[in-house]
Amino acid sequence: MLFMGGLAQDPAAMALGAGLYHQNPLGAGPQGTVPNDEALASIPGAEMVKRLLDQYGIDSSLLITVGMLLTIFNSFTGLYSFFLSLIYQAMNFFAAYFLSKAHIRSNDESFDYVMEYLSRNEISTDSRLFHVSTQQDTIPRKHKAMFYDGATFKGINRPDSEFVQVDEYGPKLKFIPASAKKHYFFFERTLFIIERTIEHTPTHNNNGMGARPDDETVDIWTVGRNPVALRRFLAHCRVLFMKQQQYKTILHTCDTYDMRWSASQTRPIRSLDSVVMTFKDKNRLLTDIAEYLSPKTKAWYQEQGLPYRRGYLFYGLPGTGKTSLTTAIAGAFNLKLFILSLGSQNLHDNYVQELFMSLPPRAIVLLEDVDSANVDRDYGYGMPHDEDIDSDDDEEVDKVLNRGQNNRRPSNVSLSGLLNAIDGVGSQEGRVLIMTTNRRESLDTALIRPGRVDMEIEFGRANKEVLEQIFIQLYSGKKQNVSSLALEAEKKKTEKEIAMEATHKQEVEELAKEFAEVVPENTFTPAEVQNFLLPRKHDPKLAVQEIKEWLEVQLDNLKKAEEKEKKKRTKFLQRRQKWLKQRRQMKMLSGDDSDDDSNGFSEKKKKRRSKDLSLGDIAEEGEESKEGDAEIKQEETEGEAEVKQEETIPEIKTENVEGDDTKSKKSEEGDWSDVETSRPASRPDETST
Ligand SMILES: Nc1ncnc2c1ncn2[C@@H]1O[C@H](COP(=O)(O)OP(=O)(O)OP(=O)(O)O)[C@@H](O)[C@H]1O
Repeated sequence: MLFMGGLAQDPAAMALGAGLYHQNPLGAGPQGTVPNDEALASIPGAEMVKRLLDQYGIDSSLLITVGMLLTIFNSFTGLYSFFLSLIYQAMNFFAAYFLSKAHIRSNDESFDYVMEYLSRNEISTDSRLFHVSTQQDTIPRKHKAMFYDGATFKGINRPDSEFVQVDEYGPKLKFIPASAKKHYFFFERTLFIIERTIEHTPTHNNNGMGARPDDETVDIWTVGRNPVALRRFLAHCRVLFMKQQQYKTILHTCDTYDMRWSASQTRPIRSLDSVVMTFKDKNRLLTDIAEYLSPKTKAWYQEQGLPYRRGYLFYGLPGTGKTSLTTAIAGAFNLKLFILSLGSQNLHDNYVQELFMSLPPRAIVLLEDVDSANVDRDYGYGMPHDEDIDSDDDEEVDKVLNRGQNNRRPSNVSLSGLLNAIDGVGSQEGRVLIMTTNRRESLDTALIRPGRVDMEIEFGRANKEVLEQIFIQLYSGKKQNVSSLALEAEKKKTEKEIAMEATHKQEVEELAKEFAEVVPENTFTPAEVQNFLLPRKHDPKLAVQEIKEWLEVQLDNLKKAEEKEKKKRTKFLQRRQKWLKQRRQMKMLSGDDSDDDSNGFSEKKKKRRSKDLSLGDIAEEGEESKEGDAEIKQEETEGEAEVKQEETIPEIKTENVEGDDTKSKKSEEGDWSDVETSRPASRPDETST
């Protein structure tokens, strides 16, 4: 049977062999075989080959010998593959009944546990085929973190990492067993087999957006029907990983390929000390988070039947520490950080909901730039809405003007989509939501109502307290992440050295006061101040010496920027007046003598305000509006006079020139598509919820 199995692989050889020995069954092998012409004749083509060989004077019995050798060879290969498949089947049988197996995909965190083990264990160095990496995602250090002990935030020295992956020259090499090959190793005297497999995936997703990294899986086997050894091994990997991670903050971002969370980065924990802000705000915020995360609070929420969620809004200028504080909070409270920027064009409502639903129970979600999304009413760029145009309020004017500064494309996430994601039924409980924005005023009130945002923190320019703290922070020599070597050195300090340090500290504090006296309060962001100090980081005295010179330049720049802003404001006022005038003229031309301007404004005002007012309030408001309308009219007249006086300012080009009926009408009817700015065809307040 085996022999025939081999023959079956080569029909020509089989025919040759069978045909040759057909007439001579007693022939034991090639030696004992006599070529038989009749037999040859029975093989198609053999006669021709024989004639050809004869023609060249080659013995035709050679053909028979070759045929026999082929037959034997095939028999052996057949035998070989048969045994191979037998072994394979036996192994499968063995694996199915006598091995335990764990299958892990790379999109699960447990994959990282195993990788952590592989990258630091004997298996990697013994393996003859491995990947080498210098990628250093962690520099484990002795970390001094802030913990809330119920009353205050205390610094606690965490134990040293067991596995220091750097030496004095930098990151050490990492060896990871190569993929597509089985590797064998022992753990707790049990044999384990591990195999990594890389699954190549298509380059683009359904939306044609973004390249997806290849998926990877790991299979781990161990001998025995009882999977306990395997579980113990995985638990061990997890502990190793967690030990390593406690010195880091894991940042998860949205994978642009299939819109799911992926751990994109790990960073050494940033201490809360390193983010400078007023003590009052910091303490208020941290106390609130600590309270929220305590198990007692969770139980209380459950008892009350309230959704266990907490939301914060960090707003203020860029470079004031909103993101830095969020990262520090994640480190201090040992929470995973999930970052989502609503400005991303790939993001849609359903993705945001899925992402929120797939959050782990204890995590921080950082929703960056909530103002950049299509969740605010104003995605026109600088052109006033008619409901804003009637505004006589300085703040309202600023609001409209600021729109022009945000020339980002609105995202595809709608307000209702975002609200659903934040606190819809499927939204994960236990998470801390932190939203950041540079333009709080442009956010819809629904987004920041209590329940969604429980606390707001404003991040402003540096006041005296913050200026001093930034200085001390940089020059005191106090390290945020202390290495074990540094701690050793710390212990060995002589009394003289300790005394010198104390003097230095005192000196720095005095210089910090001097520095904070010179720098005007609430004028520069912490990032700007840091930017000045960093090139002088080794010399606090030099920083104090050079600050005046720096200030001269900076203040001059600020003055210029202010003047520019003023001009912009005047231009806006001109444009507003022109628009009002055109509208009035249009009404007159069309013979509409109703006092539509004021009525229109009153209605819009009412509509806008009604969002926040009860019905009773609106009735009262109606009365107020009448007075308001009179005021608006008055202001229009004054505005026109004002514009006439502003002769020094060049007139702004508006397409909606006087007498251009078509365009004015379009504006009246809401078609803004060919008006000077890139205002969208549909009016934002029509689409918002
Ligand atoms: N309050 C602060 N304390 C310490 N460092 C700060 C502070 N504010 C800003 N920085 C420094 O300035 C840089 C930018 O800070 P960060 O990204 O936290 O600002 P942001 O307010 O989140 O800005 P954006 O609104 O642009 O996101 C960082 O390097 C950070 O260290």
